[in-house]
Amino acid sequence: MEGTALTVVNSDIVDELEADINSQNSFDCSVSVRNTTRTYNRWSPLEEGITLAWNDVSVSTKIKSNGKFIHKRIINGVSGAVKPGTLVALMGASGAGKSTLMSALAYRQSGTTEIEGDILINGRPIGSYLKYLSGYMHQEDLFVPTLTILEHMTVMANLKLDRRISKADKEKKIRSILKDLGLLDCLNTIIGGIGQSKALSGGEKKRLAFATELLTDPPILFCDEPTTGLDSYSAHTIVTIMNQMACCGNTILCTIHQPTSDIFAMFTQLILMAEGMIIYMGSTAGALDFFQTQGYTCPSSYNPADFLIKAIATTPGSEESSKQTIRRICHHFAISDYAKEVDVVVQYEFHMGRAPRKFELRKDFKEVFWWSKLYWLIYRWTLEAWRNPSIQTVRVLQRVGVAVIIGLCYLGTNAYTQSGIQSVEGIIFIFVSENTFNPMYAVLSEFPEDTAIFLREYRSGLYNSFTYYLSRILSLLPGFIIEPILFAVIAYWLSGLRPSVDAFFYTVLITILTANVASACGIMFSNVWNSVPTAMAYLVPFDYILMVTSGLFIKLSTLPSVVNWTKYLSWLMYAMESLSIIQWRDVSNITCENEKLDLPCIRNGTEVLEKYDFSEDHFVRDIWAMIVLLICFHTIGYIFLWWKTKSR
Ligand SMILES: Nc1ncnc2c1ncn2[C@@H]1O[C@H](COP(=O)(O)OP(=O)(O)OP(=O)(O)O)[C@@H](O)[C@H]1O
Repeated sequence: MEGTALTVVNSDIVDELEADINSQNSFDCSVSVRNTTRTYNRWSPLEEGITLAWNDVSVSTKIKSNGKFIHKRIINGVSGAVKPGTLVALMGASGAGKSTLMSALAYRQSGTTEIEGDILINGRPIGSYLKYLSGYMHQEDLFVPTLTILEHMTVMANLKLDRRISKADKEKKIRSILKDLGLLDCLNTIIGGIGQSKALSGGEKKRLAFATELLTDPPILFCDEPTTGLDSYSAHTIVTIMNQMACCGNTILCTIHQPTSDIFAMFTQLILMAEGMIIYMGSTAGALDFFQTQGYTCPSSYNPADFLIKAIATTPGSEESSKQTIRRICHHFAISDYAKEVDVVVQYEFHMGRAPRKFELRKDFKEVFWWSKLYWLIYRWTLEAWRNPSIQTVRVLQRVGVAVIIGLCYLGTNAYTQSGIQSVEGIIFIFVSENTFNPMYAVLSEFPEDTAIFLREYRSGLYNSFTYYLSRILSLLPGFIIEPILFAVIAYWLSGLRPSVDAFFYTVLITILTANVASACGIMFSNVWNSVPTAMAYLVPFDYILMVTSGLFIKLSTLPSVVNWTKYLSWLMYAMESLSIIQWRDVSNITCENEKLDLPCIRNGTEVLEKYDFSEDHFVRDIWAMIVLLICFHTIGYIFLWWKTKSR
């Protein structure tokens, strides 16, 4: 009796909870409801929803074994179909190939992956156009951590949505999605990174990733483990929304681990995978019947999802017999009515797909202009930089501190004396080195840190590699203009360099150029190796070449011929020479305090320049050489970034 009463109470609580979730999270599909009746005489996935069909698909990847590249097959000749209005659970043990199959179906495979077989969207082979039709929620959440939820969604809306949608409509859409996902209360919360105290919880991040994919209202949505790491309430919320989206005529494919019974029951279709093969595909209810025919009966008290995974799991110690069992069930499935049902849909899609048809892909969609994407990316990276006090404040304070110290050390320098020559060249070297090594090392982590976000967004078709590269360097540019100016303003006037506005102006210009060439060099190194420690390992020996060829430590004309050419790569040399020219040009009155001691004296600026193997005639050459180096470093850096998009 007590047990029955308890069950009644529990089921009441469950009903109440579900009603609560449904009332809070009712997905509004009035804007995007799709008629799921296929006409086959036109190609209109936006109106008719998406039927995804694949036939004999195999996926392999290149791996290195014993120093040689070999092909590793992950997916073995699978076929299947998913119709509009279906919420599909893609399940299987870890390593079964779920994510690999899903990324192949979504046309988001990595550069090292090879796909054989045919995959069709409403009868048309998949291609890059799929980025306009699909959303892809990845297993790992990747965000720019310093942005708030609202900022993240605003940037994404401005990158993804039709350019004709007004700002107000975008805001309305963002708020409506965030409301559906219960994120409206933390609109202005910083997303946060690992180990940050003021950050979104794991569940909130998952919901934010889901919200990002809902922005474009895609007719097909791929979700890789959207509920992993979530509490059962949050997991229920997400799957409820997916279910409602499916009811609106969308196609949703979702890999999922250990769903609770009620979550599992919300899926309309199940694809079970093991060892890169499809072991069952059909209705969720039919799975238990099929497995019963194979000798696996699910106890009534058991979670069906757990039961199915357990039935096809590889038992440690008896891997071979587990594999044989999987192959046996696979074989039985292939000749079952369930497989025939799927096969009919696949064949129909492939047959109809061969017929000529009119394509109507997004004729009414206007993509955001590239310069608008550039603007929003610069906005995002600039926010990231300014929100990171450890980088900005410390860097500015460090610059000011060094400038004041240097200025005070050289305070009252009388340049036009024999000892003053050394002081002036010393100050110039500090100007150049401070504006070389600081920016060069500061940028080393900029690109490697964001590679994962970049590659993901690039593959989603949000922007191209050039727009990303340009946005990155333009967002860094203000720092590399303001910091050298700050340094020069303090250090120049304190240290008693040539007191002329012209000389100061040119010094500031060359200092800015130096900082930008140095940062370009750092960016190039970090893109070539894409790892801060490796880039640093190569950069340190390069620093020595730069230092030696600056002209201060060795007479440049005495460099051995084997290394003589390195000076032409050294912007330290160009910067030292041009800044020295600014200080010594037209100087004719250097005091010779050593005269009484009968020591040699330098009498004018030309002699000073000759002492360091510099020439007044080289001023314009030096500036151009630095501009050429700047362009070359950025070009090489960009080529390596572009290469990454092809090779990963
Ligand atoms: N790029 C790759 N190089 C080498 N092996 C890979 C690569 N990608 C996937 N694999 C291997 O392919 C198999 C399937 O991987 P996949 O990520 O698709 O599994 P999964 O079913 O999604 O697992 P999980 O549920 O743990 O995410 C795994 O054994 C994995 O190690």
